[in-house]
Amino acid sequence: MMFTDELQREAEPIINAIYHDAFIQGIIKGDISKDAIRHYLKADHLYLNEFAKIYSLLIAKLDDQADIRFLLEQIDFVVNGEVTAHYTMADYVGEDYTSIIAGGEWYPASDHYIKHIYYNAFKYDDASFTICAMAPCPYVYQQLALKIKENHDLTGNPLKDWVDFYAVNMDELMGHLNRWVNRFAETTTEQNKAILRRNFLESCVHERRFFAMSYHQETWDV
Ligand SMILES: Cc1ncc(CN)c(N)n1
Repeated sequence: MMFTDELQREAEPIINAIYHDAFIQGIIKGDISKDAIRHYLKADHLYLNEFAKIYSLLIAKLDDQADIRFLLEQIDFVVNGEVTAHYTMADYVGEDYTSIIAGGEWYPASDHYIKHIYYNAFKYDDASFTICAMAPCPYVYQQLALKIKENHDLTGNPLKDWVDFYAVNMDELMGHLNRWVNRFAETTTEQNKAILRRNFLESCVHERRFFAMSYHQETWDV
């Protein structure tokens, strides 16, 4: 079993919990509150901006041209591609996307998640530590989308396109991230593998908290 297969198996209970939480159940029913979606979009727009910037930090750690090209493509996807999924949600809210995201902040759970990834980018020379903290971003959404589609016919659901986006767009990215992490895991120490594992699983928990934060529209009490 490859190292990333182990990580993904260990993440299963967390992903199942996210699936049953109120945010995803609201997506499935197509009746999630518009306030929850607004809050999610405000937070996620900023989260994705930071995600793209962190990819750019990793480029400086790389020598392999294929890896550099891959990160450049990912920056483009995060900045220009994923907004399509956001537009589906803005249509659901019935308001202009730019107006919805105005005034967003790094709300508590998203703040914690973003800083978790930055910490790894600045602490470790090898990009794999950060990649392990970033991989749940595509992985958790892909798994949720596939599970939703397996269990539900979303015909007529106003958020169907959001689910479809993550069901079809993540395969190549996950393949690349898995190969990257497995290559590093094969030659590194058990101690480093424990950090990689922890980074991956913590980010899965961050994903859960991000949805809960959006559902409850959490902000800073300051
Ligand atoms: C917080 C978060 N995690 C994951 C994704 C999916 N790339 C996202 N848009 N936002």
